[in-house]
Amino acid sequence: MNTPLLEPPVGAPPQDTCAIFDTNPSPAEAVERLCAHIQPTPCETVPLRAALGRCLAEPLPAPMAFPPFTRAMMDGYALRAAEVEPEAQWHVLDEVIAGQIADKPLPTHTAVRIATGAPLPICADTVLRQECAQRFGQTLRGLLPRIELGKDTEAIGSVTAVGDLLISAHSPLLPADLAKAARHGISQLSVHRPARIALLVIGNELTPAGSPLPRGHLYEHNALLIESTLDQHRLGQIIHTAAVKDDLAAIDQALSTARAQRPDLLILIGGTSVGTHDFTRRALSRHGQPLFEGVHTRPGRTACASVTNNGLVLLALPGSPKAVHALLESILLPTLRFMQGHLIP
Ligand SMILES: Nc1nc2c(c(=O)[nH]1)N[C@H]1C(S)=C(S)[C@@H](COP(=O)(O)OP(=O)(O)OC[C@H]3O[C@@H](n4cnc5c(N)ncnc54)[C@H](O)[C@@H]3O)O[C@H]1N2
Ligand code: MOO
Repeated sequence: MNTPLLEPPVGAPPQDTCAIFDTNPSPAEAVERLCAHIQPTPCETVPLRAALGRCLAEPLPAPMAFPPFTRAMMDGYALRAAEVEPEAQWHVLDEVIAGQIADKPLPTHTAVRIATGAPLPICADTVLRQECAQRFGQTLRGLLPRIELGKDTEAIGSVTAVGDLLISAHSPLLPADLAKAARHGISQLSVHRPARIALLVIGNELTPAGSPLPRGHLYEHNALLIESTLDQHRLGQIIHTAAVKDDLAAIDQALSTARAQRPDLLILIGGTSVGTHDFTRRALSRHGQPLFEGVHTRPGRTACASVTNNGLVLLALPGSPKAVHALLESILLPTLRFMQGHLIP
């Protein structure tokens, strides 16, 4: 016998409805909403190597000229270009190697043996490469009919003048930027500090890799994906992680504990859907005002976010590892880049 269908009670909402996720913001709009509630992290002064991948908040001007003296760029003889002509000869006075100074002015028709990188003596303006000359004792005979003024030298300040822009703000520092800072005598930089992230991983079925796998369980791997992506891009550090059961009170409590660590951003993974044991949305609404209730994207459409009354953004990603992977690229990395002072296009 068929069970008669029950009439729904008047005024009661239907059960098992779900949010219309597709009316939600695009990933780019979601990033804008998140960033409207997030400040870039404060700056800290760190040694050059620790600044790799981080951003300056202010453009860096050159504190000194480079090169700091006019120098030879080839091994040969420092002399006056105007004296170079067919059959020209010079008396070789001295030798100057890198790190030494030839501070006596050079008399006419004299030359100084000079090493690549050594400072040019006063009154010398050019280097005649050794392969373009013949040396007999202290006498030097040139093999060129003429030479360009300044040939094979680099003038003081010709690469960088004092005050020139050395490194721009708001883009991640590359090894070449750090080397440029060191070349100008800078040993530390003021850069945005890494974002401090708290991570809650939600799900009854999750077991850490390395433990026996109970029936019906999966090995947890979203946290590692997020943590190692942050490491790879030097975009932040996880300051707090917790594994939380599918239980509203447990998630609520875990959110309070994580908030007490004062993170710059709190990320939750899992439980974002509309099933009877998905509590992430309800927990978020207890802790803040919604920024978005879903994102117009697949995979990842059940992502949602809130902001607490003291301005902490709570970002919940779907548990599906495919969705986490996609949202890392489209939402999380752009948001973290903004937090660490990158210029957002
Ligand atoms: N009735 C509807 N159901 C669902 C909808 C919908 O619109 N209506 N959307 C689906 C979509 S799309 C997604 S995505 C999921 C998101 O759900 P949750 O955020 O609640 O994800 P979970 O149920 O927690 O997990 C999904 C899947 O991924 C596994 N998982 C979870 N966390 C981890 C982890 N840390 N490491 C490895 N694997 C993890 C979990 O075991 C599940 O298999 O909702 C759909 N449902
Ligand atoms: O939003 Mo889901 O599978 O599309 O991640």
